[in-house]
Amino acid sequence: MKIFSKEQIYEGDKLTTERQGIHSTDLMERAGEQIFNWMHLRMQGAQVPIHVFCGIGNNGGDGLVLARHLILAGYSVKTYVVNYSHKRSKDFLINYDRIKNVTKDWPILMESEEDFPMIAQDDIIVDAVFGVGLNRPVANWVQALFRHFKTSNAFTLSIDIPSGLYLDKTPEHESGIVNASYTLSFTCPKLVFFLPETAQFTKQWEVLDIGLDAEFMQTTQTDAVIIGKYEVLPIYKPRDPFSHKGHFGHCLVVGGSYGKIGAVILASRAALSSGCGLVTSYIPKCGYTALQASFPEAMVITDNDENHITDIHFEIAPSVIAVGVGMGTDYKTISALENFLKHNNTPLVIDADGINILAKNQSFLKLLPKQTVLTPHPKELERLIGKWSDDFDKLEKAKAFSKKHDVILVIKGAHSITVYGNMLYINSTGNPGLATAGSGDVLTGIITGLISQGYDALSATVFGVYLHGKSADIAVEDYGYQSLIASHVIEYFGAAYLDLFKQPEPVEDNTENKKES
Ligand SMILES: NC(=O)C1=CN([C@@H]2O[C@H](COP(=O)(O)OP(=O)(O)OC[C@H]3O[C@@H](n4cnc5c(N)ncnc54)[C@H](O)[C@@H]3O)[C@@H](O)[C@H]2O)[C@@H](O)CC1
Ligand SMILES: Nc1ncnc2c1ncn2[C@@H]1O[C@H](COP(=O)(O)OP(=O)(O)O)[C@@H](O)[C@H]1O
Ligand SMILES: [K+]
Repeated sequence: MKIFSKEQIYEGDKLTTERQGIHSTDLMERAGEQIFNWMHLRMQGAQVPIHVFCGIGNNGGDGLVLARHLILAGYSVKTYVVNYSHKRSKDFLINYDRIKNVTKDWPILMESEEDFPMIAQDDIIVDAVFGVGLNRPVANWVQALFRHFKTSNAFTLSIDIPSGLYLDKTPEHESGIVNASYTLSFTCPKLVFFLPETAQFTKQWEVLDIGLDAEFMQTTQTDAVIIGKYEVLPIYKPRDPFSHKGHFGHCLVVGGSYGKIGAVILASRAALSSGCGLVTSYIPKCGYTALQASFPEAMVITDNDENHITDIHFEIAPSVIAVGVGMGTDYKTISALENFLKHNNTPLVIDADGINILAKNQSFLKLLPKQTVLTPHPKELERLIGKWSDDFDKLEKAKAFSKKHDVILVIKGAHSITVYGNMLYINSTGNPGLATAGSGDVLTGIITGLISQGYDALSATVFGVYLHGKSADIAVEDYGYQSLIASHVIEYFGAAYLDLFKQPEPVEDNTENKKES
């Protein structure tokens, strides 16, 4: 699913009105009506007080349309105009007149904190104050209004986006943002729903289809995409009945140190379970018995050193090499990695201490093959690209790093984001059960295993991140968030693959995203 930029959203609205021969007010009518249908379906006429707070732009216009439909359907509605500016939009004014025609209870004009109404906990707040047009800090009294919403504890339904959130930057003050219980967003989800600093402002969200021009929706290229089942299905490579293990490549997993051999076991098992033909683990001598005993399918090469990787040297010809899990940053390991990179031409996936070594020795970056995959968690990312001022700055820095070194970066976390050049691939699977030791090692293994089967590095990364999260989503049904461990994620890869071909996802224009509250 595409995430359109602010400019693209406005362009889409404009093109739609031209191509469908309708007025922008008609589009606003559709938007407001869609929200009304959503509420009416759930409320079935219940006489719960509904407070509709409208700004003075088109988001406020949507609110006025909604309020009109609610009044006509007999709901108990109070409408307010949050008068933060006198520059009303044309369609707002048209709908301001229309609502006056259906009720004597005209919208209440609010200009300061003295105008705030009482809101009971069981009431409903509709937040139509700011939409995607927010472009400067919210006035203090309007911020106070948003805090008033929050202290009421009433269910808060935001239209399009929680008011106070920008589309393209992190807001200045947390207290100046509506805390939505639910957001009904038009046309596409907004990037801020997925970023750690701003995702918290809506507990759940859903996209409503307001019938924008189909050609615009299909042909417009966006630089951010949400990766769900429909995005990964075309990537999937079916197996030829006559295939043999030689078709699916040979993964080499280099890593481990005394006390951290498990990381290599997890990554190697994950690579094989994701479908590669052969796996060899390259570890310090101390891990030999543990690896062979716990994972008989793997071949093992040991370093001459007992406890560390000191010389990455092998006689095999792997299709792809994963480096770094559990490896440590001993000076002998750093030197081994440098020597290895100087001679290596095989595709690489680098994680954990491999990333930490690159971060401290940035000259090594020049030695990486094109489209090397790096899978940092936030702390590793910071070591690699430096500190960022907010999530948007982080993404810009990650894009610049990816372009400069021609690497694919996976920014791990909830909604892991794969960054390649200017593109962002935002993952839709995964859950807090993955916040457990070793789950990153498993991800390294699966991406490596996919590259070995012939997926290009970017497809392998996007698909691997998806399958890793999906596997955890299925496994969590059996284990719960607390008891899920990294090994379970490997055990459920099979279910994640099978899931690709069952249970259709909700359709694009009606996607619901639920978080655990
Ligand atoms: N064609 C339409 O009428 C459609 C309108 N839609 C709605 O339109 C919204 C966008 O509407 P607008 O572009 O009018 O913008 P908003 O309604 O988000 O913002 C209102 C106005 O306030 C001004 N403003 C921004 N920040 C401010 C601040 N801090 N203090 C005071 N004023 C500020 C802006 O210049 C803008 O004109 C979408 O979010 C969506 O809800 C959608 O329904 C799609 C169709
Ligand atoms: N709250 C969460 N929701 C979804 N995925 C998560 C969450 N927390 C962690 N993950 C995923 O789990 C993995 C953790 O990786 P990492 O921090 O490297 O773990 P480790 O070093 O223990 O292997 C990443 O793929 C990350 O995206
Ligand atoms: K809003």
